[in-house]
Amino acid sequence: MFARDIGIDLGTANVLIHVKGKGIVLNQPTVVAMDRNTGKVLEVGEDAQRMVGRTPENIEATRPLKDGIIADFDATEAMLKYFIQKINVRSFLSRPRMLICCPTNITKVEQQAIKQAAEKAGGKKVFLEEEPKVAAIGAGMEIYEPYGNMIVDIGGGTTDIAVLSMGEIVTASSIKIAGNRLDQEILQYIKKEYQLLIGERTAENIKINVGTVFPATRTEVVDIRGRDRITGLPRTISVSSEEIEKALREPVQVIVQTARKVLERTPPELSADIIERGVTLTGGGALLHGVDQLLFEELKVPVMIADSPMDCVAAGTGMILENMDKRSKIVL
Ligand SMILES: Nc1ncnc2c1ncn2[C@@H]1O[C@H](COP(=O)(O)OP(=O)(O)OP(=O)(O)O)[C@@H](O)[C@H]1O
Repeated sequence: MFARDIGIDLGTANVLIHVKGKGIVLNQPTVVAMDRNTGKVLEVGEDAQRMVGRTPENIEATRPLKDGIIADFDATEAMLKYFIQKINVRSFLSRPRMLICCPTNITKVEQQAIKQAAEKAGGKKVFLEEEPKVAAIGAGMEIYEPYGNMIVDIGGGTTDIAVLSMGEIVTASSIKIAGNRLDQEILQYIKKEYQLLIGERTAENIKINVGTVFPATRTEVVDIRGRDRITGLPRTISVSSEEIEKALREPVQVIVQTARKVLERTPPELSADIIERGVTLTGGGALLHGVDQLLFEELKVPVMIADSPMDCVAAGTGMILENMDKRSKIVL
């Protein structure tokens, strides 16, 4: 019996695994909890995420990837091993082939680190593919046609922006400003304006539940709890969508300006296609309230949010795996 091929969206925030012929079988946060003294892995994924900000001294709940690349090799390897074991694709006799996605501008050394971690976690042969290309395929864009297609993939650690035509990336940019950075901006804003310390998960909840990046389109208010910086005691405050829009304005403008620069570098024929076909948003950041409106206003091209934007990369790996043996060029 042969092991099935698998596709992995090894994201800074979430890991998704697609098994050929089965679809997406795993979707877990990229978090590992380890014993600081022994280095032993205690929990992985959802169970580890529940511990973030709540661990005793001897336990550390960390994100092994930062900005789309491996920050902690051992933790990444342990996490991948755990997930691969969980989905039970290894057969007695053979190990699976793996297709893994990575940001467009990572170095050869960083690519090698991802490959090695996957091989050590049980991959027989490991292929890497560029994330925006795979996201575009997963979003159903016809990237193999001779037309310009533009994708903006806003993940947890990186925003990858690319124009593709005939199956190749024509212009692209990858920046380390995405969901996690927006959470940090919220955390800093609350600290500065209210002298209140909050955790990353609270900041993320604020972003999702009341945040917006397009002025005057959301009017929610939420009560949040944290620790007063001065007294050290717990305190509750109310935060509004309007405040969060202001707090996120600067980093979101960097994403907008990066998209603009990619468009400026795009050959005119392809630009004309993009005016007609629009820009597709993928990744969890595509769900950021108002991001489609903002990009439409700033770039003057139609903007669509992909169906299930957080699943596009994993779905794209599945489509590539289906065709893998028919195509020759997929190794970076
Ligand atoms: N409804 C929402 N509104 C705003 N942001 C959201 C929403 N849902 C998820 N996110 C954000 O999406 C991000 C995670 O997206 P995704 O899973 O696509 O990233 P990733 O693939 O792990 O990261 P990367 O591609 O950078 O390695 C997180 O920052 C999360 O807060």
